[in-house]
Amino acid sequence: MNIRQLASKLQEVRDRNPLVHNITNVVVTNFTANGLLALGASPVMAYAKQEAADIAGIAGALVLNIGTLNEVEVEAMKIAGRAANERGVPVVLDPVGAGASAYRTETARSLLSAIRISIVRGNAAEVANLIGRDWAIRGVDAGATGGDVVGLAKEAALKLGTAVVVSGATDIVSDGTRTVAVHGGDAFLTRVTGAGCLLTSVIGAFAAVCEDPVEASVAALATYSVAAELAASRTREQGPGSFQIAFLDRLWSVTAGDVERLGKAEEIEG
Ligand SMILES: Nc1ncnc2c1ncn2[C@@H]1O[C@H](COP(=O)(O)OP(=O)(O)OP(=O)(O)O)[C@@H](O)[C@H]1O
Ligand SMILES: Cc1ncsc1CCO
Ligand SMILES: [Mg+2]
Repeated sequence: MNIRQLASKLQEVRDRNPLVHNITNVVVTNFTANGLLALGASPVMAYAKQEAADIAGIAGALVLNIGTLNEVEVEAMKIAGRAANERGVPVVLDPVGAGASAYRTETARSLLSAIRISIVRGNAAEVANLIGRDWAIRGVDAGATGGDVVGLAKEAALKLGTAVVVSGATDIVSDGTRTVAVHGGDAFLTRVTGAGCLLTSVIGAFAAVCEDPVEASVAALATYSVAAELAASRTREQGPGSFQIAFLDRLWSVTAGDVERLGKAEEIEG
């Protein structure tokens, strides 16, 4: 994987300013919109079933996030997803809390069967539970880490027929054939709510400008990790509140050159 080439995708996001349609949760809505704007994409949140197809059909990417799901919203997700599929708009799924309740697990699975999804991004527990593997989860946060996340990402990609991003201290991307690890980032990301949700939407922004889901994911992850490292180095003494603001600032100012220089993508397979 040529990180040098992939870093240029960041500039493409900024040049093309893709519209990212998010049907996401109430906790992270504002942070997600601000993060996408800072990066150089154009967010829209649209939940009504009467407009879901229209908006998804003109978007560069559709991001579905079940963080605070309910029946009405899930129906809108399916309508948006089908419209996106018809128009060739990539769909990214964040199965927030899959495994924490049967409703979340079943909803994530039903979205995967109703819609052609390009990329699934979750923490290890969510991805494991989605494919029926037992993995500790508490609420929306991954439980104990240290399992075989590379094997998990690969198995999930093969089972789900999508690219899969398993986030954590090291992020893993796999489509079942190609597997890439992206190191770096900062643990401050786990102290800001919605860091995972915004990551999923950032992957959506890259998917809008990059057809290959593995490459789009690696470019997004490298950008995100480098921005987090730059933000953390300035706010270590303050804490998560200052980090959150600094992180938005770094999503704005991080350059393709920074990502090329500081990004740590490692091809494991393929
Ligand atoms: N220990 C860590 N060190 C560095 N970066 C981390 C660590 N844990 C997670 N991250 C980063 O935090 C971001 C969010 O990943 P995480 O796995 O925490 O998602 P999540 O559980 O879905 O988060 P949320 O539900 O709060 O949105 C990713 O960019 C990931 O690389
Ligand atoms: C805290 C929380 N609860 C449901 S969604 C969410 C945001 C992080 O996923
Ligand atoms: Mg999450």
